[in-house]
Amino acid sequence: FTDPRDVFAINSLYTSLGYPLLPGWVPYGLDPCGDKWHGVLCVNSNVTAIVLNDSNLGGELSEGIGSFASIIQINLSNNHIGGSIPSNLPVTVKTLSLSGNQLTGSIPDTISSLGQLSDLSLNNNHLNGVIPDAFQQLKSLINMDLSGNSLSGQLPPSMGNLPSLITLHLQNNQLSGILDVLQDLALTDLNIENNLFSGPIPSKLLSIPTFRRAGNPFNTTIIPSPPVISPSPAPFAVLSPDVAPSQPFTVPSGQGLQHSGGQKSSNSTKHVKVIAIAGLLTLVILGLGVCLLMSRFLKRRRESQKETKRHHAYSSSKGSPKHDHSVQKPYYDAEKAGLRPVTGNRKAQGNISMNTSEAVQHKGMKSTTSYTDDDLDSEMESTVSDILPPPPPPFLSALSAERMVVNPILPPITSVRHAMKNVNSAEFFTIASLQQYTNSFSQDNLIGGGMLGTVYRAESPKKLLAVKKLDTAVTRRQSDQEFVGMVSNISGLKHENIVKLVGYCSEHGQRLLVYEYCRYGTLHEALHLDDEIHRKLSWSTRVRIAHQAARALEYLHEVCHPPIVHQNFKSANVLLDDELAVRMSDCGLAPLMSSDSTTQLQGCGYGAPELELGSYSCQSDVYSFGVVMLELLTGRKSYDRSRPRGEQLLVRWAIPRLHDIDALSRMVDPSLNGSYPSKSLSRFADIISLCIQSEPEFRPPMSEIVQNLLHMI
Ligand SMILES: Nc1ncnc2c1ncn2[C@@H]1O[C@H](COP(=O)(O)OP(=O)(O)OP(=O)(O)O)[C@@H](O)[C@H]1O
Repeated sequence: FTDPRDVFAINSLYTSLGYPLLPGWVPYGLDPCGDKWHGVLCVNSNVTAIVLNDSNLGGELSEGIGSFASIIQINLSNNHIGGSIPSNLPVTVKTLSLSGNQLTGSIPDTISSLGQLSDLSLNNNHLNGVIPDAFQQLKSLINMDLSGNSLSGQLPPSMGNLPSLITLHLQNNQLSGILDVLQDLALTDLNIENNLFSGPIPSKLLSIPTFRRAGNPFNTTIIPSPPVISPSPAPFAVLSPDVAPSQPFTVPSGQGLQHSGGQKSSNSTKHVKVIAIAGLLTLVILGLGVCLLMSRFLKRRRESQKETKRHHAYSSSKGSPKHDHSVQKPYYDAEKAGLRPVTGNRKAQGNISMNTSEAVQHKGMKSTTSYTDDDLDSEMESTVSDILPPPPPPFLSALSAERMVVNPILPPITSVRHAMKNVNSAEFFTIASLQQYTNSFSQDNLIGGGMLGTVYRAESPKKLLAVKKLDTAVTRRQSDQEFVGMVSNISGLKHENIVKLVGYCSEHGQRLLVYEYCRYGTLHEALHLDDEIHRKLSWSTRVRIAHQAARALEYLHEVCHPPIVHQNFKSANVLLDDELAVRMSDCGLAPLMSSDSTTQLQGCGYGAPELELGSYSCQSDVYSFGVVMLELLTGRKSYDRSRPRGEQLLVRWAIPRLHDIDALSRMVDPSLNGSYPSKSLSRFADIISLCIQSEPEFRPPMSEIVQNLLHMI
């Protein structure tokens, strides 16, 4: 039989992970070793390893895992495990791999008790706070990876006391301070990229065979007196990842010291000459380029004017109805209150719009091949009419003007330099300014985190903001150009029930989205966590919230073109402003979602059944919307592990009750104390039933739901 301590530990782990389906595993099993539980390795009656990486595990880790008697390896990496790292860890463990999960909170200082530990991987989670000063006893630690989290503060002194440490990965955090503590370690691989470390870099570190350090605001003042040519000191002089550290103005410390002063000044004079000649040449080339492009531009404009005149002549000769040129605006401007789709025309419009955007895209492509950077700049800033094709032929005006919209596709952007600009209405923020507004992304300003990143409260001189710092694992999914394109699209979303994207930042490998701040947080918090706001949620307020959220989705699905599928609609993405009005968040972020995101949506009880087949459409958002309405009606969470088994998944529990008037009145949120009109309640329940049907094609479009809710109001 398995050692009882291991039996206890593994059962508590199984419970906290939410009883995942794993071959051989059973709740309260008494002999995991004898019964050969999948991923469990034993020696005699003791569990020595749990290897369940990439096993689609959710839930959390339990404190009980500290009870394993002689476990050596725990590998639970690349799952969806949330919660925090237990403070009670098994002291015998040598390999602890929890990377690629959703772990939050800080690294417990009890890791100090893991005297046998040789490999620690906590990378790519949502860990925050300072790294604890707990490495004093970890004499066996060889590899440590804490990268891709939101760790902040300075490196603790005991980190300098790791005699066996060879690999240290700390990249993509918000760590600050100097690196002195690392200088006496025997490292062969050190990565500290994209943090907030300041210099100077200890010269010993420069001899580490693999030392990656770009994206830190190192201080280069260690280089003594020589007239090194440097760019004018920015308030936040960060080494750009695109600038090779060996370039003259970024050479940190030691390297520059090896030359004599005389050599240096002659080198500098040479540099000045080379730079001056290069500058002159660049100016000449730019001048020629501008002339060439001006002539091309004027020619194009003449052609376009001819085209327009031709069209006007044609329209008036036909006596066609007034052609509303406003339909040529970027498509987001087409939002008008209560805009309804012309469903019958949907297909035809789709084709027409596609042709139009193809034309735009074509033009954009042309511009990359024949334009200089500066021309691209001016094109980005030029009026949309310059990007748009000539007015459509008259037969198009028979279609709904509201739907005749064009995606404001920007000309392709060829370099990161272009990203350093305002995009659409989104302001460009430097990382230094955001650092200032968030008090260096301090714990106090941390509001929350999700699968895409971490959100901080930011106090700008103008107003309060919410800054979403995207995880590196997430940003890796997009090029700079795609990111700016996404920002442009999000900033074009103009709807009173969609949270406004104020700006963005893309610097030094970090990408951040800056939104207006919503004081009342999310509907999830209001319904399930914050009693004070919960009390404010009367029945009429709930119906109004549902209506406003429905309008936001209607806008994405039926006003925007091509339709935008939210892909992550849930009460945690329904923000509430000062008036408890809805400001839906995470709109337009679907390009950042991975298949893990979909799995997570399912795990939380919002995912429609078709997600299993990898299909996600507007109708899947409708399903999720139905689940949020259920939360509003019942005050219950979409998935609640603390409830009895049959009640955990809200949809499953609610479906049979929605059509029975008695059952329905029993499932209403008790905090409403019966204060609701029963007719309104059954209408609300009817809408829910339509939304959560398992066949996506039977679910109503959002516009229909908006109308139904409007009638109730
Ligand atoms: N504009 C905002 N104003 C105020 N609080 C915000 C704002 N945006 C997000 N938050 C807070 O930050 C938390 C995290 O938001 P985020 O969108 O990153 O995660 P999520 O939507 O809860 O989860 P996921 O992204 O995994 O779906 C939210 O729960 C909310 O409390």
